[in-house]
Amino acid sequence: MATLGQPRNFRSAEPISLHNNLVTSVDLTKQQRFKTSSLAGGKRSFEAVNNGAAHVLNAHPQGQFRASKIIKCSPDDVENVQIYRPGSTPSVTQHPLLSLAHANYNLPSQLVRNFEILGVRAIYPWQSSCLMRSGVLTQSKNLVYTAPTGGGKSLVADIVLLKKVICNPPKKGLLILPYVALVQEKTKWLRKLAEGLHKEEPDVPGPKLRTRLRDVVVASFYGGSRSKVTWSDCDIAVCTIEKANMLINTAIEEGTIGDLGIAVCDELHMLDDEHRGYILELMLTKLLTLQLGIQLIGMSATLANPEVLAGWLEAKFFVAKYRPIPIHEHVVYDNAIYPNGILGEPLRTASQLDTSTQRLRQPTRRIEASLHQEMSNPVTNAVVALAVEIAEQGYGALVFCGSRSSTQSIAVLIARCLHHVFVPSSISESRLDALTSLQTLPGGFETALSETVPYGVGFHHAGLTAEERDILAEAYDNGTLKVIVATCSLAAGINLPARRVILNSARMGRDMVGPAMLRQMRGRAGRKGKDEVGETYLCCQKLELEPVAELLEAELPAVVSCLTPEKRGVTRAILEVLATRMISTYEGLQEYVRHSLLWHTVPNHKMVLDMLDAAILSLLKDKLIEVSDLDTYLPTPLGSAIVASGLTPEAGLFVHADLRQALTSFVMDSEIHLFYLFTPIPQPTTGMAMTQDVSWPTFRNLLEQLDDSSIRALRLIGINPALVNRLANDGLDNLPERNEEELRTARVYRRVYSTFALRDICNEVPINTVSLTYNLPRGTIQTLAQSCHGFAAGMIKFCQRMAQPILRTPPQPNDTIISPDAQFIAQAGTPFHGAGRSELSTSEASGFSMLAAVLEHMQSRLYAGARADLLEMAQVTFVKGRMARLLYEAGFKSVRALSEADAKKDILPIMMQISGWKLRQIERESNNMQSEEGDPAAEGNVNSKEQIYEMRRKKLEEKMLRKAEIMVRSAGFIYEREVLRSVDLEG
Ligand SMILES: Nc1ncnc2c1ncn2[C@@H]1O[C@H](COP(=O)(O)OP(=O)(O)OP(=O)(O)O)[C@@H](O)[C@H]1O
Repeated sequence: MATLGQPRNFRSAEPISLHNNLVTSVDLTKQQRFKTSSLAGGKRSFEAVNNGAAHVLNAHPQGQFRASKIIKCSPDDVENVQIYRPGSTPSVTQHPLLSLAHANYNLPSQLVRNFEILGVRAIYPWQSSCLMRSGVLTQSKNLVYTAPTGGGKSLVADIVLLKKVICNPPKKGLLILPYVALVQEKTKWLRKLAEGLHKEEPDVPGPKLRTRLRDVVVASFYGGSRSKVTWSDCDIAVCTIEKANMLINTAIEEGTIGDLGIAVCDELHMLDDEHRGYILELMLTKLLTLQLGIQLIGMSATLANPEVLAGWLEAKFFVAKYRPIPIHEHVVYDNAIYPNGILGEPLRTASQLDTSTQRLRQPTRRIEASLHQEMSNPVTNAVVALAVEIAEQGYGALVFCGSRSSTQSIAVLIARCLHHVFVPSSISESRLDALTSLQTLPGGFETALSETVPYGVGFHHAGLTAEERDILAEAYDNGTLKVIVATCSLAAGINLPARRVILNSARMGRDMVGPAMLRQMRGRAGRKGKDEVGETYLCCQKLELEPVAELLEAELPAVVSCLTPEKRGVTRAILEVLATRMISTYEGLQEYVRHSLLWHTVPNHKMVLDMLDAAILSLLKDKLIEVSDLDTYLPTPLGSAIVASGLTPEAGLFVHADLRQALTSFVMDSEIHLFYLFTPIPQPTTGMAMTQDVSWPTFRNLLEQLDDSSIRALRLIGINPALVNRLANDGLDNLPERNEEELRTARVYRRVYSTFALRDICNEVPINTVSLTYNLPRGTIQTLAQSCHGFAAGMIKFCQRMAQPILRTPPQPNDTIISPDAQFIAQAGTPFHGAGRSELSTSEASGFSMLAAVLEHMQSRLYAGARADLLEMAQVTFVKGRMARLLYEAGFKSVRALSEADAKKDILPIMMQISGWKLRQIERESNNMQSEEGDPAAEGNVNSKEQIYEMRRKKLEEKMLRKAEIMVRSAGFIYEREVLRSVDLEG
C-alpha cells in the first residue's frame, strides 16, 4: 500500500491510499471530495455526471462532450503517476558541502538566504562537484557542462555569475539566452536572487579610499525592449544572442570591455543553429581572442560533444546525468499506450512493437475510441484523453502541437471535455480574472480563449501578442490553468509546472522534430520546485512509427561551427573585429580565426585561412574596409555603420543603397518613405513578419488608396504598381527569386508590404484591424512593430556613423602586415587603398546627419504607436495609440492635465468606452454560460445570467480603475521629472 503526498488545489485534504499501486487516475478523481460553488453551474457529483454522460453522449453535444476513458490493460500497469518515487537526494547533514553556506563556496550570506527563500536549501551532489572540482568558483576557470533538462544547470551558473559580480565590484556579468521569453524569466529570477545584495565601490576619488554600498542591478536587453538601462548602468546584463553581441561590440569599441568579468551562455547547443548560431560563435571567439581573463561558462542539456566545445573555450568540462525527478516516457498510437524504456528495453524500432516480446507488444493502457466526430482521429483522441485525465486530477499538462491552428483546435476540444469538472470557486474566479485581463488588453485578444480559459485551458503560440502569452503562462504557472497547448515556442528552458507533457505528433510543421528539440520538449515535465512527478506521451499515427522509433533512439548530433563557407562564412566576423578596432592587422585576424570553433572542428586549417583571405577581399571590394597608408586594415564609415547597427554585411549593403537613394530623392511630403526606411529588411533572422507571403490583391488595394506623393515615393523605392496589379489579377503567390536581382526585387516588395502595416500601427489603427487587413496574426504584427523599434534605432545609428569621420588611431609597431591578396590589391593601386579615400563628402555626411534627425523624430512615433500630436501623452503607462487619442479628445492634452485628473471620475469612463466591445463579449459569454448549464432554478443556487454579467462587469470596472490610477500616477511622475529637468536647465 502506498500513500500520496499532500495533493494540490483540487484534491482532498486526506492522503488517498492506493491498492497494490494500481489505482488509476480516474479512480483518484472519483475520490475527490470538495465543495464548490462554481460560477458556471450546479453541484452534481462526479458519479452523476459520469454516469449521465454514458446515456446522453450525443443528446447534448455541448454539455456532454467527453474525453475518452483510459483503461488499464496490463498487470504491470504503473501508469498511475502517483506511485513513481522521485529519486532521493542526500541531505546537508550527510554531506555538508551540499549547503551553500559551506565555507568552501565563500558566498555572501544574503545570497545563501535568497536561495533558501526561493526553495534551494541544499544543492545536488553534482552541482557541488561541478562548482568545486572544476575550480570554476575558486579559480575563475572556464567551464562547459551538460546535465539533463531540469537537472539544475542554471543554478550552477547563477551561483558563479552572482559571486563573480558581487565579489569583484568593478566587474560586470553577461548572461546570454536564445529567446526573449527566457531573458524575461531569467531577469526576474536573478533580481530575486540579487535582492538585498550590495557591491562595494569607490565613493569619491581621492587620496582617502572611501567606499559605498550599491545595489546589484540586473537588466535585460533584447530587440524591442523599452528599457532605458544601459550597459554602463548595470551589473548583470541578461541578453539575447544578438543584443549580447552588440553590447560586446560597443564595449570593445569604447574600450570598456575590461569591465566584463564573466559571460555565461545558456543553451550552448544553439551554436549550430542555422540562423543565429554563428553570432554566438563569432562573439565568443572575440572574447577568447581578447585574452582579458573573462570567465566563460557554457551549458546545455543537449550537447553531444562537450569535450570539443570545452577544448575550444579553453574550459574544464563536466557531464552530469542526474535529474532530480525522473521522466517516465510513453509512446501512444492506435489508441494504445506503450511505455518507452520504463519496462526494461527501450523501443528500438517500429517492427519491435509488432514482433518482439509479448511484454512490449502489450500496451499498458488503452484509450477507448471516441464517439465524437471531432476525436475520430486516434492521435487527437489520445491527446485529449491524456490531457483531460491529468487536469481532472488537478495537475498540469503541457501539450505540444505542430502548428498554431492545431494548438487552438486541440485546446478547444480539451476545454469542452472539462466543462463538467467542478472546481473550487476560488479557481473559477481566478480563471475569470485571467479572462478579464485578456479581454482588457489594448491590442485585443484571441476570442477562442474565452471558450477555453474558463475551463482551465489555454493555448500559446507566436501569433498571440506578448501580453496574451504572458497572462496565459502566468495563469498556468500559478495553477489557474491546468492545460496549455503550445507550439515549440514554450519548449526551451522554460520552467512550468507540467506533470505531463504530451506531444501531438513528432512533427513541428512539416518536419520531424530533431532529437535535441524532442529532449527540450520532454524536459518540461516534472521540474523541481514545480512538480514532483514527470511523464511524457508521444502520440503518433501508426504510419509514423518507424521514424518516431528512430527519433527516440537517435543520438544527439555533434555541435558544429556555422562559420563554414557553405553556411555563414567568416565575413561578418572579420568585419566586426575590424570595425570595432579590436584588430587591425592580418596577423591579428589570423589569431582571431585560430580562436574560432571552426578552427577547432575543421581539420583543414588552410581552408580556414583561405576563407579569411576571401572574406578580406570581399570586404575590400564592397568598400566596408580599406588598407591604410600604414598597411593596416581600417573600417570605412560604411563598414563601421553596418556593425554599429547590428546588420550583416549583406543586409547593410542593401540598407545603404536604400538610404543613399533617400538622400538623393527623399519624398518629404509623404510618410511612406520614412516608414519604409524603418521596416526591417526581410531575412530569416528578423522574425516571422519578414517571411510572410504578400497578399497581392491587398497590396493592390493599398496602392489604390495612396496619394500621388506616396506613389512617387514607392516608385523611387522600386515598386511598379502595374506589376502588383498583374500579380493580383493572375492570382500569383510570390515573385521569382532565382538570382540576385530577383531576390532584391522580391525583398523590396515584401518590405513595402510590411511598411504599410507599420504605417497603420503608427496611425493608431487597432492591432486587430491591421491583423485582418494584412491577414497576419496579431502577434506577428506586434513582432513587426517591436522589431521595427530595434531596427529604427539601428538605422539612426547607421546614419549617425555615416555622418561621422572615422577616427584613425596610430598603428602599433607590429601592425604592418596585411594579407598577400590585399597587398596585391594595394600595389595594383586599386581605389580602396589609402587613408581618407572612403570618407564621405561633406554634403553626403551632412545628408546622413539630417536623415538621422528625421528618423529620430519618427522613432518616437513608432514607440508610441500614435500620431505626432499625441507623442507627449504616449509616454504615460497604458497610454498608447487609441487611448492617447480618446484622452486627448476628452481634453487631457498634456501630461500635466492627465496628472491632475480624477482616476475614477475622469478616466474610468473613457476606459470603459474603449472596453465597449469587451462588455458586449462578456454579455454574450454570460448568456452562453447560463444556457449551457441548464435551468438555473432547478439547480438551486446557480447565478442568473444577469448576476454573472454584473459580476464580470464589476470585475472589469475594478481592473480598469486600477489601470486608470496607475495612469494618473505615471503622468504625475513624468510631469515631475519634466519640471525638475527644466529647473536644472534654468539653473
Ligand atoms: N539544488 C536544488 N534544489 C532545489 N531546487 C533546485 C535545485 N537546483 C535546481 N532546482 C530547481 O529545479 C528547476 C530546474 O532547474 P534549472 O532550470 O536550473 O534546470 P536546467 O538544467 O537549467 O533545465 P533546462 O535544461 O531545462 O533549462 C528550477 O525550478 C530550479 O529552481
